[in-house]
Amino acid sequence: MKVFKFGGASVKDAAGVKNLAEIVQTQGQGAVVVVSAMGKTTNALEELVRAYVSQRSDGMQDKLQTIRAYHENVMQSLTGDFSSVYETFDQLDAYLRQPIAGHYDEVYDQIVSLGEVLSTQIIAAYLSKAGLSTRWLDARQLIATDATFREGRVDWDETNRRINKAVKKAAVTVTQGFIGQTPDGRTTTLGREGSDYTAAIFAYCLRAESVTIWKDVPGVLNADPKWFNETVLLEKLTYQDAIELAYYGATVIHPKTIKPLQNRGIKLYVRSFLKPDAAGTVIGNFEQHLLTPSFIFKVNQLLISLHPNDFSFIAEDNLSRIFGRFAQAGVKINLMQNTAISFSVVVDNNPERVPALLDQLRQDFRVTYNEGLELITIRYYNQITIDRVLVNKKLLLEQKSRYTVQLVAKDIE
Ligand SMILES: Nc1ncnc2c1ncn2[C@@H]1O[C@H](COP(=O)(O)OP(=O)(O)O)[C@@H](O)[C@H]1O
Ligand SMILES: N[C@@H](CC(=O)OP(=O)(O)O)C(=O)O
Repeated sequence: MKVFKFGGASVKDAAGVKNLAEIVQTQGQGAVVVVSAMGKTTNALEELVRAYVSQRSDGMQDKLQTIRAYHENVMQSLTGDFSSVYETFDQLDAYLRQPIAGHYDEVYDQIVSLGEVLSTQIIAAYLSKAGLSTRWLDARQLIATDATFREGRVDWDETNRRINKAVKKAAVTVTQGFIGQTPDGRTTTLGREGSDYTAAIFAYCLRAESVTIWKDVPGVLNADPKWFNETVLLEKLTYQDAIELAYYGATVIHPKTIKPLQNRGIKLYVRSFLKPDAAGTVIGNFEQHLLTPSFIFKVNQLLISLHPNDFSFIAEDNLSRIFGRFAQAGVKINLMQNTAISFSVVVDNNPERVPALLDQLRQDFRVTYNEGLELITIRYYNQITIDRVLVNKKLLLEQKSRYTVQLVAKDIE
């Protein structure tokens, strides 16, 4: 069995859905097809959540209407029985008329998860109409998670049991990425960009022969082509290199995707939905190590420096307090470094989470910070590559290990 994953970019319009159908028909018979929300629907639903929670009914109706019109526009150019899509819109409409129930993150998951439900309902209807024997499965009934809303943690035993019971032989099984459910039936999401992870979960449970992630790029490149002009396709990658690149922020693969696949030796292919016959990248248990330098850029970074109010060392007690605060605030650390009495961390400057974290940290530490920074990671670096990325930039912090260097830098004005 194969698992295919199609992200939002691949199904952003009717032409994308038709292209998906062609790929599935020619290369994915019998596959489990995991699909994300169409285009930028998840962002649009996030805005809808904000309008709902602040009870801005006018903004809410506009946003709902935009999302609805976008999906209707896609359906207009396709054929199929789309009645389930209209039912989902009715459910969303009814939910938004109810008073707010639960904390922000829980409300977020109930609303944002519907992007994947809508896209898969459209795609399954289209595939059926196109003559493929298609089964639509509700991933909320299959991916069992705890109640950590927006970052659900998977209960592997339960998920394994459910997936193996539910997935039956069919020409194609269509299901949603990114979403799951708590034991008491509330929807969760697995973290932004989490559909790749869903594909890996299905593959692990079904002991699939491979996972293919269909992208708008030829495969894994040695840098994001949005930032770099001359990129190189990495044809073969070890699981270790892939997990390192993803961990440091190469957004082409979600970092959680690799572990389940590595654990079962399942190959991961990253291929272009624009050129479905090209080989792309294969990730597996290879001997060879990638030696091509790879570059990962993260912008809008915040360098936070913490100095204990009582001049105590940065040792185990202070560190556990600091890590506890970060975990509680849901802020991930991209880089850290310490001296005797100061601790520096670099994080994404997320306005929803960082201000509250800084307030918490100020209870025990003098806090200073530097905004508007870039975090540049180079795997398999050398001095030439470092000099290249630092042209017209001021270096604030540098951390080197054997294969990887991380540079925190600011544009010189
Ligand atoms: N190392 C890399 N190789 C290829 N693409 C990369 C890399 N790093 C970042 N990207 C970006 O990842 C994008 C694809 O991911 P994304 O837009 O999230 O797709 P999807 O919606 O299909 O999940 C590419 O368009 C590219 O800009
Ligand atoms: N739709 C979700 C999950 C996801 O993985 O999307 P994509 O595959 O388009 O990155 C998101 O945007 O976060």
